[in-house]
Amino acid sequence: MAVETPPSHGENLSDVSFTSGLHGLIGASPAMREVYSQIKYLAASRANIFISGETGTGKEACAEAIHRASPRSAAPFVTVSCNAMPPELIERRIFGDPSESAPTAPPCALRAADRGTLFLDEVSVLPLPLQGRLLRFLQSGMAGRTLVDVRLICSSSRPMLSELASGKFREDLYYRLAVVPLELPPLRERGGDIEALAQSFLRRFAREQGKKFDPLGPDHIAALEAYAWPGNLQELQNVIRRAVLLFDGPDLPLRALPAVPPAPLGQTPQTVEAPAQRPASTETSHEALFEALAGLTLDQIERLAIEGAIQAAHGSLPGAARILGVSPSTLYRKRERWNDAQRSA
Ligand SMILES: Nc1ncnc2c1ncn2[C@@H]1O[C@H](COP(=O)(O)OP(=O)(O)OP(=O)(O)O)[C@@H](O)[C@H]1O
Repeated sequence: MAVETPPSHGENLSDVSFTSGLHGLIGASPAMREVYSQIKYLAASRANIFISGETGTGKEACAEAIHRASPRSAAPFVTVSCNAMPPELIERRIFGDPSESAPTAPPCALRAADRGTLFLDEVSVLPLPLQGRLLRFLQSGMAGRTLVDVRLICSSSRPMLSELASGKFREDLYYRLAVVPLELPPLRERGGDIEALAQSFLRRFAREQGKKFDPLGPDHIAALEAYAWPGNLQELQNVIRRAVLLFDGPDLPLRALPAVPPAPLGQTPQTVEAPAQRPASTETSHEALFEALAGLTLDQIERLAIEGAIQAAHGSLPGAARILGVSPSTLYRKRERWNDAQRSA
């Protein structure tokens, strides 16, 4: 199957505002300008798109930006996270329930996304029988007895070549889904974007919490840029959200940001892996923590705990669910609720 190659960023990007970002995406590094250029090109085409990139690099945000820039933008953008539910629930979510008239049946995502876009997040985890069903949908366009017009955007944070080589993912399906492959760069390769992103997250979370923070200074930025960000933008966002919840302005203490361990001889700090957890300090003792959490609602504390677990599980919802002793679908439902609240805010 032929693979379309989007033009590289030499094309005219004059209508893209890098200060406000493209459809909510922030960043003006060369790597992101290349991505914006591809998004603009892909938005106009009907081809299925496959977005790859490390966990938390913004694959869902990028899929939504493509939808919003496309002629389909007036129709729904529907997301199904394939790693957040057991396979039988995913199947019902994507293809619908045979007893769909039941009031509790989940809506069929393919029909909900008719004329719009269906984003299948972490599609590589779909079991082989479901991959077969997806392939049949691509061949027929039929969701049950209804003919639908859906553009598919899929994503994976796993390297697809090894998934194909090991037979876990069907090659014939992959090449139909990845008519256009798009690779998102990790945060550590986005140069000065870390500063723009961190300042924007700080403004947003401070506003949400009704707190006032001064913009981050050169020391904050140096600390953020020295860190490896294995969880990418998701981790950066979590770090800033937690800092805003735990501290009062106007200055953000440097200890609110991830610490970079001293580099061993011959190694630069940027190549050092992020520590899983910062060592406890007196400020994070039980009393200080209780004091810091005292102003928060139970919902906010729960969200902090869940996001901390997702981060500790390197972005995996099932991993976070194991840490917290709940089912992945519980976390999935909560995340959907936050996303809905964020969209309607
Ligand atoms: N360029 C960007 N500018 C501003 N915010 C961004 C950008 N990219 C992503 N984000 C935000 O970062 C967070 C993580 O992004 P997103 O969920 O799209 O990543 P992902 O790669 O789909 O994650 P996962 O691998 O966990 O599925 C989201 O809150 C998203 O809104």
